[in-house]
Amino acid sequence: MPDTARLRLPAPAKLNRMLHITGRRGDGYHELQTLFQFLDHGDTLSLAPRDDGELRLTPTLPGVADGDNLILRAARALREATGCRRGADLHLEKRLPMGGGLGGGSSDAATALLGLNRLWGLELSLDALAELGLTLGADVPVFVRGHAAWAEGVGERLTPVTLDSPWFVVVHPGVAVATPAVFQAPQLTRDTPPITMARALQGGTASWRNDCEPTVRELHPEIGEALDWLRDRAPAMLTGTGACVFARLDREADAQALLAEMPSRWQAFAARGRNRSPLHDALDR
Ligand SMILES: C[C@](O)(CO)[C@H](O)COP(=O)(O)OP(=O)(O)OC[C@H]1O[C@@H](n2ccc(N)nc2=O)[C@H](O)[C@@H]1O
Ligand SMILES: Nc1ncnc2c1ncn2[C@@H]1O[C@H](COP(=O)(O)OP(=O)(O)OP(=O)(O)O)[C@@H](O)[C@H]1O
Repeated sequence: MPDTARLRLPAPAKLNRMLHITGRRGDGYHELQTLFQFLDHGDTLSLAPRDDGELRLTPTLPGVADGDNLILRAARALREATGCRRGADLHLEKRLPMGGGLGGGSSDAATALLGLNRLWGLELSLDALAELGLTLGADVPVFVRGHAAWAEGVGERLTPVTLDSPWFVVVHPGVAVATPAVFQAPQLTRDTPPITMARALQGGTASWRNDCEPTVRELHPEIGEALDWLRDRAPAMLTGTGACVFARLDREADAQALLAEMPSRWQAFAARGRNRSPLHDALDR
């Protein structure tokens, strides 16, 4: 196969720069208001066409049956929606911790949708791909659209925004958070009054918080410890339902200094905030 047919695309992480829970729907899902921003750090997905119609993904992820892998689910959803019968070899370089609140699985799915759309010459619009993505997970549409966004509903009603793009130090405190356990916790507050996007943006970083934090601290004291450690040094928050927490820094050197000081029991990395997804930058090149 010609090498030009091969694609190697980023699947970046996201941060929830703030997250409010404003209600609970009849189906148990929660109504959120959140600001999504991308990082220039994430997984990488390589894609190449196959002539035999097979979909193959390497490697297998620990704890995820291949049939459940969001990359293969995205590929199948795309074939069903379009009637396309083509196959692909997919290879994932996984860097993002699973269940970390960084949206890794959702981002992988979005990269698979946009990458295969290109590889197979399907020419589906971003609107169509975002709609398909929403059937795979609430966080998939923002990765498909590729712009930092104010999100409402369960995260699917998106308005593009431009946020400050500082450096972040992202810390994984080494515990796994089950998102459903956080959303099912009786003590979780679900009654933050809805605000306008303008008010959220005017308030700025000093006013931003994550409504999941008190519950996540109770369920996982290690995450509270990491937050307290970071907050002694820089403004810090929880992303999604955790486990990752992040500190905001103005300069790369400050981020590197913070990393150097970090207790070795935590995994951490430094990355820059991005208002345009690195996936979309790569597809434009
Ligand atoms: C909290 C966020 O991280 C914000 O970006 C995401 O909305 C979570 O997205 P996710 O990890 O992809 O979660 P999903 O796989 O969609 O949902 C896992 C479970 O969390 C609960 N859930 C999730 C999202 C939401 N808005 N309300 C919920 O109640 C549901 O019980 C759901 O079964
Ligand atoms: N390609 C994939 N990469 C990661 N997780 C996957 C993938 N496919 C399926 N999953 C499943 O999805 C779960 C959530 O993974 P993900 O990395 O998206 O979590 P997350 O960072 O907490 O996301 P969010 O911020 O949306 O809560 C994993 O625990 C895993 O069981």
